[in-house]
Amino acid sequence: MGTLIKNQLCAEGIAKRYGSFVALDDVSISVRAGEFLTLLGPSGSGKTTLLMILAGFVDPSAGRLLEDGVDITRRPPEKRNFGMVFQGYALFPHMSVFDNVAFALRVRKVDASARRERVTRILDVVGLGAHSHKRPHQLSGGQQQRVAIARALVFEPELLLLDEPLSALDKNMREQLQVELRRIHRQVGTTFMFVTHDQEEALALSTRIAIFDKGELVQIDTPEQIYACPVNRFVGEFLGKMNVFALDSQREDGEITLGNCGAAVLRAKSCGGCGPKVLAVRPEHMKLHVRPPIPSTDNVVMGTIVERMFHGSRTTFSIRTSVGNSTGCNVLIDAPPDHPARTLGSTAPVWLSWCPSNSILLAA
Ligand SMILES: Nc1ncnc2c1ncn2[C@@H]1O[C@H](COP(=O)(O)OP(=O)(O)OP(=O)(O)O)[C@@H](O)[C@H]1O
Repeated sequence: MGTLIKNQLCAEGIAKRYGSFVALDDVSISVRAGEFLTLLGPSGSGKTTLLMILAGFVDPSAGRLLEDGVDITRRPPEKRNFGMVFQGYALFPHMSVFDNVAFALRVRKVDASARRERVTRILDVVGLGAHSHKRPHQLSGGQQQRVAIARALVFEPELLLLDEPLSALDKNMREQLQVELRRIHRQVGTTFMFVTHDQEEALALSTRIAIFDKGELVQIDTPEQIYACPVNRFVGEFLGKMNVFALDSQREDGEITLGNCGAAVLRAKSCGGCGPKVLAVRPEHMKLHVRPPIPSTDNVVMGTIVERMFHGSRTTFSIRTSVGNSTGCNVLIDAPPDHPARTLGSTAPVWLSWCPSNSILLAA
């Protein structure tokens, strides 16, 4: 028997219009109990608007919100029992870490001994047990954000809404806090709904990712599934690097002909969508050869090296292929720094090969 998935919160046909501008267009999304769901999309795609509607700070122009089947669309924010963490920490500067976290409980009239016990426990969860007496200005940015997370979790919300909570931190601190967030999520078991425009962060943290573009929900699935099978070129390119070839023609069986220079015949799996397609391959699935590869069932195209960039643990080659469209295509591929192609001149031929099952046909 399959696992029964419990939907904790359902947004049905949510729209938000500001005058004639459509910030959200008919978005339906279900949040599953206990998951780490990330809303990912470019700036202005509607992620924060949806989070604010779920929190109750913004009214939708259309649609409704159901929590465990109960309509909460018009319920005020303070009655929703959702925690919120923003990019700015908004801590009280004159209060200690302990009092900042205890504040939410004092407002809810939790008695002093229960308050002490709950604040101590949640400060331990976020790793700040030894800092409870400090003021916010005595903490690093990452520690202040952990206070904000503790404050949002201490009243045991059913759902934690996090809007770009790591974006003000430097790269190292950000990566540390990503690991912390995953651990905290696992430890407390609360449902997390997280907004970011950082693709790697979304892939690393989430149990599911919802991709937004221009106010529409384009795809929602596990990180692995979206990465391997994006529904269109926008999603594929937004979620990681992708080499894309224009298509000349396509046969029913997934065999396609590329380009007008020697016309390589390639095979691909289709990821659905109608209309014009492109052939897309993730760079890590491509192999770079300095001699024609031994004939196999792999796809093979020829090209020349345009540029090479040394990154220490790898070298990125930019390769112009003779297939794609009339001017050819530029392909980026990473190889070990000692790859034999490192010594080749710019006109020397190279070959790229990849397994057909790793090329996908995407709606352009
Ligand atoms: N109060 C408002 N009045 C008019 N337009 C608004 C208002 N709030 C948001 N918008 C517009 O709605 C669109 C979606 O905004 P939103 O903040 O949800 O995007 P986002 O995906 O969270 O972007 P970012 O990553 O930059 O925060 C934007 O074009 C924004 O300018």
